Amino acid sequence: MNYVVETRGLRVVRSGRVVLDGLDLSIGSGVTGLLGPSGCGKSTLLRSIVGVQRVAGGEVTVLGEPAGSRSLRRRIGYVTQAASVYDDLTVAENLRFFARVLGSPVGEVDAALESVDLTAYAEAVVGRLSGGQRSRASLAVALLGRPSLLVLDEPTVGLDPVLRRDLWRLFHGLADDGVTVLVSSHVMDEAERCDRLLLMRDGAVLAQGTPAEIRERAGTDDVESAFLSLVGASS
Ligand SMILES: Nc1ncnc2c1ncn2[C@@H]1O[C@H](COP(=O)(O)OP(=O)(O)OP(=O)(O)O)[C@@H](O)[C@H]1O
Repeated sequence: MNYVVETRGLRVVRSGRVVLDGLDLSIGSGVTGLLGPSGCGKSTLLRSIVGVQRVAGGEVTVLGEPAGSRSLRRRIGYVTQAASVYDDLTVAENLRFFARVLGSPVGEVDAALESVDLTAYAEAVVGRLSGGQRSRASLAVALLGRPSLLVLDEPTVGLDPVLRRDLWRLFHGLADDGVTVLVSSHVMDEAERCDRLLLMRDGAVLAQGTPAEIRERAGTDDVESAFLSLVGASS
């Protein structure tokens, strides 16, 4: 199988502290959830994949190239936990601005708006949007340039259940169109929404596989119990 992302022995040290310690993982197409408690290293791993994290050792390969390669820049969409859109501009103005910065054809603005279902809010000022609409506006920016890999750091934090459900539908819609989606979350009840999971703890991968495989391996009825059982087995 051709993986979209592979890490071998990935080691990251931040402020003298080992955050990722020899991480081996493989991520294929579809929607992959990166789950684990706060502080376990999810954002650091995502940063390493996107190529903005200094790594102390090991290899990260994305779409066949070393992470951080110039050729990958346009092929990866990245949404951090901080909002990446300007509050005082409309949704469309934000998208036109970023399209110009990225050198994307202006036609992609409409396509991105449509993908995140914000066409009706194109002329709304971002500062007056709801949290979920603002998240979708950030996502639309990441979709400019039609990335092959979309990396989303806790995109559903603080959203109500309906908005979370809508966002997950959107992720699967993008995956159906061939985009590989990697989403981090510390909310275990989002696990069942993913095609595949990477469960992390303390800078290491506890388990990877489909939710069903992970439940079966741990002999539990849900992924949260599987996580706790795997933590117990490893400590
Ligand atoms: N800028 C930084 N400098 C030094 N250490 C950092 C920095 N950012 C994070 N860390 C440390 O790295 C570890 C992993 O942090 P990271 O943000 O990757 O975790 P996370 O799993 O994404 O957490 P959360 O779910 O809370 O976002 C933590 O112990 C954190 O204190």
